[in-house]
Amino acid sequence: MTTIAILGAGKIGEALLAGLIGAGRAPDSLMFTERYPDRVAELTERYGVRGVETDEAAAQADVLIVAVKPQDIDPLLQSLATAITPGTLVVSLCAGLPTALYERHLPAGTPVVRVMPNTPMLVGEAMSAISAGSHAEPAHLQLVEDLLSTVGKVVRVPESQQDAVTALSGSGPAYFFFLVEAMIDAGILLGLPRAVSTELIIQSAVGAATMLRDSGEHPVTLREAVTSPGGTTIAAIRELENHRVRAALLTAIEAAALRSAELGKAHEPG
Ligand SMILES: NC(=O)C1=CN([C@@H]2O[C@H](COP(=O)(O)OP(=O)(O)OC[C@H]3O[C@@H](n4cnc5c(N)ncnc54)[C@H](OP(=O)(O)O)[C@@H]3O)[C@@H](O)[C@H]2O)C=CC1
Ligand SMILES: O=C(O)[C@@H]1CCC=N1
Repeated sequence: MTTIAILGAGKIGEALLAGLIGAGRAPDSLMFTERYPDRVAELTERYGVRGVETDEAAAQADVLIVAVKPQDIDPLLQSLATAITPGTLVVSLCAGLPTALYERHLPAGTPVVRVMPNTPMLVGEAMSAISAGSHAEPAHLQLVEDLLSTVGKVVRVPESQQDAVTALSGSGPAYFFFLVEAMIDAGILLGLPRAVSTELIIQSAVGAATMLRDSGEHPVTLREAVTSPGGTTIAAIRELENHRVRAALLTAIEAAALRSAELGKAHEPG
């Protein structure tokens, strides 16, 4: 079985670890690196997976999955440049960082695949978009697609679209959590107990998401079916439009894409 090392097991690295184990992957085919011994011990206890040093991961793993913050990439690339076994597949989960950055620092010909996943990976419901670097063969892309398909959906996109993907599905779960949080507070404003408000909103979110996924209907059709003439929903929709929530979402998601591009530009040569 392919041996996989996750370099940096924070939020998304742990989500991947948990998702892969939840999908039935053997813990002894996985390893991870982390900065602090306490975090290594915590993850090993939770998942039964070995924590190793970067050199050991680079020497032993067939696939190295980079999941550190973009701001932490430089020292990691320096370590990998000398430690990596030639031909090892490098998979980057990092927002903004282009495959060209890895290709500049790692031995010539290193295959790199850029991925933008999201945290629902933790529960096998990730949305991941993958793009090949210039030395990644179709077999490398297929391997990454097969791996990530065990923890959710996968699409292939040109690398030029990865900043937009990051803004949409990479950050996307946070927008939904934000919305849910605000809607629960609205229940509190209306005098409901917090537990009741939370249950009402979470189940409504799950129900709406399931309809969006399974019905094949356009979101407009689904929303119109809730919006009775002269009723309650249209009174709320009028306020959402008055407060320019639609425009705010367009601007917010555009800001996320610009930030992703900025994170990449910070690592351009010269
Ligand atoms: N969170 C998300 O929803 C998503 C994140 N991503 C991308 O994933 C990457 C990680 O994000 P996230 O998980 O949120 O961030 P975290 O800070 O939670 O995780 C990064 C982890 O890597 C550790 N680390 C840093 N440098 C090293 C190193 N050299 N060796 C080993 N471990 C190291 C960090 O330790 P320390 O805490 O000590 O710094 C931290 O635990 C980012 O590039 C982000 O763009 C992509 C999609 C979604
Ligand atoms: O906020 C971030 O930068 C990362 C990338 C996508 C989701 N979280």
